[in-house]
Amino acid sequence: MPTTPAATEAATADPPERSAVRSLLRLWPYVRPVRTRLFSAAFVAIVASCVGLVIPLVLKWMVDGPVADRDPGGVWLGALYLLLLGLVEAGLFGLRRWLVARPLANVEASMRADLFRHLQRLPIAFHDKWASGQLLSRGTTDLMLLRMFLAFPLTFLLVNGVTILVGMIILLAQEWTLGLVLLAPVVPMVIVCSLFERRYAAVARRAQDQVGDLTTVVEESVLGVRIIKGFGRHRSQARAFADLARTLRGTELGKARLLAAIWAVIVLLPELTIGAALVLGTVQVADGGLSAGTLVLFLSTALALRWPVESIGFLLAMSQEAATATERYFEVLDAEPESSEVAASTGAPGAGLRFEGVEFRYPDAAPDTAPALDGIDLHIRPGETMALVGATGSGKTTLTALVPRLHEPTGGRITLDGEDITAMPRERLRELVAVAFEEPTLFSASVGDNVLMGAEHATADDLRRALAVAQADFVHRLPHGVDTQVGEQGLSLSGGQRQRLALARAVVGRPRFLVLDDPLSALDVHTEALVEAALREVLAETTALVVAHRPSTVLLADRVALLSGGRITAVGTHQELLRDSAEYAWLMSGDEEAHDTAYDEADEAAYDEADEAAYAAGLDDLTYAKEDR
Ligand SMILES: Nc1ncnc2c1ncn2[C@@H]1O[C@H](COP(=O)(O)OP(=O)(O)OP(=O)(O)O)[C@@H](O)[C@H]1O
Repeated sequence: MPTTPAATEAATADPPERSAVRSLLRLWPYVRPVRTRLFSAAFVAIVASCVGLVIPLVLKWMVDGPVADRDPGGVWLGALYLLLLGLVEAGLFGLRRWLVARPLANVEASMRADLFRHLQRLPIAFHDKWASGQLLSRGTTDLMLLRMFLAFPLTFLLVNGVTILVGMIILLAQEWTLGLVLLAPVVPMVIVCSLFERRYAAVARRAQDQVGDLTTVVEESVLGVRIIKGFGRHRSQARAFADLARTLRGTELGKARLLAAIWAVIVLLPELTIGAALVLGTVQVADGGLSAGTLVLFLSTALALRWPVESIGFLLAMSQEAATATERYFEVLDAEPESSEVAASTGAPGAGLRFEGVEFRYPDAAPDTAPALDGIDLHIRPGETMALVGATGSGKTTLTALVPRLHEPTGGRITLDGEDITAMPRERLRELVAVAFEEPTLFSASVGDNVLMGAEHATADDLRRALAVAQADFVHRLPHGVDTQVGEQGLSLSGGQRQRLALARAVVGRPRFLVLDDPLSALDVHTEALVEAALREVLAETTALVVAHRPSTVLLADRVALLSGGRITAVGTHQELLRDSAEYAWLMSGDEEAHDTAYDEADEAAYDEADEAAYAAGLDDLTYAKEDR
């Protein structure tokens, strides 16, 4: 069982060098609607912070004034000023928080909605390449980091910058020599911060990608719990999880080490300069060159600036994480969605479903490999049912996926009633064509909603009819009938039950074209016979392409196309192909010996004889007929 999501590499390989600011500026369209509140909040925070800087000035006034004059009334008045300033500062910070809380929740919600909408519009080729955990972590952890960045570091980098600037101006204005001492560590700190930023950006990216990998493993372990238990793989799965968790822990510790290093520098340098300023200031006070009040102002301002300076480290760290989250978010949003452009219709003769010189190569296939589909020419006449038969890996699923444009052909074209499918709006195409895949996916919704997903305007009668066609009568025995909720992926239903619901979903809208990818594979023979009988009625009204592995499914079709190595090698009735195509006979018999015999030209006559006998015997088992030979 794959434990490391293959897509991670594709999704995260070597993120390009970038500037954190440029990445974060991409958030502007989302921030724009709430800019007034955000700027007001920043302004309020700046005022609150500057109010804090007035406190040392009041202290200076108190020390040089009422304290020096031994005036208790003045001291009480000073204390009252300090209390008021403290209350105003606290009130303003509270107001800031109130101002940003709601708008930022809206920013997060609208970014998440855009991500979800975009994911729905991205082509299948994108989803084939990306691990689901990587997408999930972008929609959860990364968006949470962005909300936190907008709420805190964005404002406080600005607020702290202004506070430090105002504080330094006050200090220089009071006593410029001591002010210069406190300014001394600025240059080394700027150098350290820029080094830190670069290294932290790399490690933050690694950590966030690893969270995505871990999410994928958790998701796979939950969805694949039956396989894991069935094969007793919980130990290896737990090991895979533990390995990834250990790697993530290592990366997080790396982040912590970097943070600790910058924290040490950012705390140590200002402390040293405050100590030096204290010694110098005390000497100056002793010499009578400086008043005691000015020294108190100096020290209390320097202490008030400690937090704005010290917080720079983690504010930068949070900003880097937010820049990484922004990058990861836009990696998905920048992916090209399915084109909604409609090509000019060239019109084509002939109704029904037609493949003309269709070629398809998977985007991630190696360039030296043959295309998955090559030169497909196939015409399914109106009202006709064509079975598509081929060995495993011959391209059947790929071919069926081209009709609803889950993939775009890399060559040739497909027409529905003469109209090029690329010339149709997707909504119309999906109205015309309904699909049911081999792996029936049900959503966490009621049975009825799952089926009605197949057609926008279907009624309760359509639902009843579709359930009857798909022989899904078991629905009426569920606790709440069609209103019964089915779990994620319909896990509470059996494989056959899920397949029948997927079939009902395909037929509920009475589509003009029906594409079924082996939709009966999980049914027992009795149910299969019942579904086939009902399907026959549906197929009579539509033009259908049905992938079939079993003779009983093939018999639903008017004609059969044989797909071999990505090419159509034979088209005809079941009987014709049994007679003319050795590969087809082998596929229908499922017998190795028949295969060898089929390719043995010397035995061709006997083989034909066996075919006919098998067909006459109801195609149940060609081998028996051959043994009787
Ligand atoms: N997403 C993909 N990227 C690259 N190659 C792919 C992808 N999906 C399928 N293929 C390749 O394309 C070829 C055709 O695959 P496809 O699933 O269409 O076969 P199939 O005939 O439906 O097989 P089966 O009967 O087993 O379902 C195979 O060689 C397969 O490995």
